[in-house]
Amino acid sequence: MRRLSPGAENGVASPCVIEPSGNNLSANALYLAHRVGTCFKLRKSEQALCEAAFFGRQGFQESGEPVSAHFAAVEFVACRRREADGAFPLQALLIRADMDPYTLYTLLTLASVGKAGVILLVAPQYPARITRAMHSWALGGLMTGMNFALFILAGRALVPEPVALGGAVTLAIGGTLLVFVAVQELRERAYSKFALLGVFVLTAVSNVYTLYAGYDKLRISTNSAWAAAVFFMIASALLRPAPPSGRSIYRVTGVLALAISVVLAIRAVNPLILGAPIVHPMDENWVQQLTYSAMLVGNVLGSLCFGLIVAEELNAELHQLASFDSLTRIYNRRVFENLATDELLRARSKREPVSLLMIDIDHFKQVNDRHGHAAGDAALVRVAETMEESLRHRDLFCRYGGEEFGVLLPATTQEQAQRIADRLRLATMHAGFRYGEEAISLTVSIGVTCIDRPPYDLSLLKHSADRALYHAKQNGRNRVAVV
Ligand SMILES: Nc1nc2c(ncn2[C@@H]2O[C@H](COP(=O)(O)OP(=O)(O)OP(=O)(O)O)[C@@H](O)[C@H]2O)c(=O)[nH]1
Repeated sequence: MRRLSPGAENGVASPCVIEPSGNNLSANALYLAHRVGTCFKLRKSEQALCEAAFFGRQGFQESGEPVSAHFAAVEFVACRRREADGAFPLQALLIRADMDPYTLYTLLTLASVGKAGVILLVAPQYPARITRAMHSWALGGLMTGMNFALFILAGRALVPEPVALGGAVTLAIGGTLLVFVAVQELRERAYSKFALLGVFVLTAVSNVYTLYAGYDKLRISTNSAWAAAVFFMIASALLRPAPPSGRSIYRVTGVLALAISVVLAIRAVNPLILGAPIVHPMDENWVQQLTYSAMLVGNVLGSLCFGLIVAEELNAELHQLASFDSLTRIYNRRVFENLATDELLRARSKREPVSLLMIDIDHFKQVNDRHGHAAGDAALVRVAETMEESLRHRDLFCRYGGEEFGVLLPATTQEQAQRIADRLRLATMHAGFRYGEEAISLTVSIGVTCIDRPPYDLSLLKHSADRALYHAKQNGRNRVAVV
């Protein structure tokens, strides 16, 4: 008879004794899982129990009462639970899930590779800017996954431990840098590839040096400091400058990145200030556990947040497409008419005057014919820019279609509108457009109308402005006419 103390390793009283007899299906399954070399790495006590059950042995309580292997297995689970109660959250999670760190790493590797695969698969169907960001994100996920895979290989003695330690951290930092790139690409901001490559190379070099010299504390501190800095960069990119209103997902993700950065900073100063020993990734102390908990939670929440950011960006892109003219980037006619109708309602309640300008570029067909269609497009963009610079923030400006623009001027009398129209005309005439080497002379004709009493009706206003524009054209162009 062999005495087995399943909880003894953990200071828990021995619940049962095992000896040959009986059999049990769940214990068999566990044992077979263990034998086929899966990632389920059983503790010695569990292994003995499973072996006992598999080879048909029977358990006895300390009182001498026989128990089935199933009962013994239940006792083991109870022992693990008692062990979990006193453990740090992540460790407790692993114990309750009957997982060892290698199992966790295997699952994280599979999750990272799977996540990258899914992102790469769907990325091409998104707009180019979002696709680029998704590629960077997926590549970052893959690198992070490879980092966990190195730990598994080291655990199975397939890769020398120093190589795994240094390589894993370098890959993790590289993956995190790519997350930063993804955020910058989404927000259409520039970043220096060389600076990021420099951080990556420095991480690799500092790891080789500290591993070679055996400076374990320094290695852990510098690696944690690098990682904290990169997460801080991600947080800043997400939070600053203030994200566009309604995009709270940027704020949530930024705060998450900031929290991870703080945890990593604690780990960086730990060997100097707190003194909790960390030499090996599997060390079980609170700083290490806090770091892994943050990385695990950050990985899951970060993926969710990135998905929501992509959805948000797609929404913004669709809104942009539906609301703005693709060439000049000012409002299209549909949105202009909706906003103008709202503005007229507001003006009616306040009894304020509202003016409308209809603007048409003179002899634009000749611009196309002489300089080509691309030059015509460039001229349209420049005219829109010139006028936008001369207008107030609350004025509504749109491309009505072709080479025709509309401007709604809230709280503006006819005289004021006429002066504004003349300013726009002169600004266009003196703007001095060039297309390549060629100078293009452009003028505009403008029809002005104003309404200061009911009915505040957009189609009436538009009709009057069109008539005024017709007069301006008839009277020789490059002029302002009022109706
Ligand atoms: N390049 C370019 N040309 C455009 C665009 N939209 C409309 N046009 C051109 O604008 C020209 C407008 O010509 P017309 O309506 O005859 O007017 P115009 O030549 O400006 O003459 P007036 O308005 O009478 O002074 C046409 O040749 C259109 O092809 C555009 O998006 N890009």
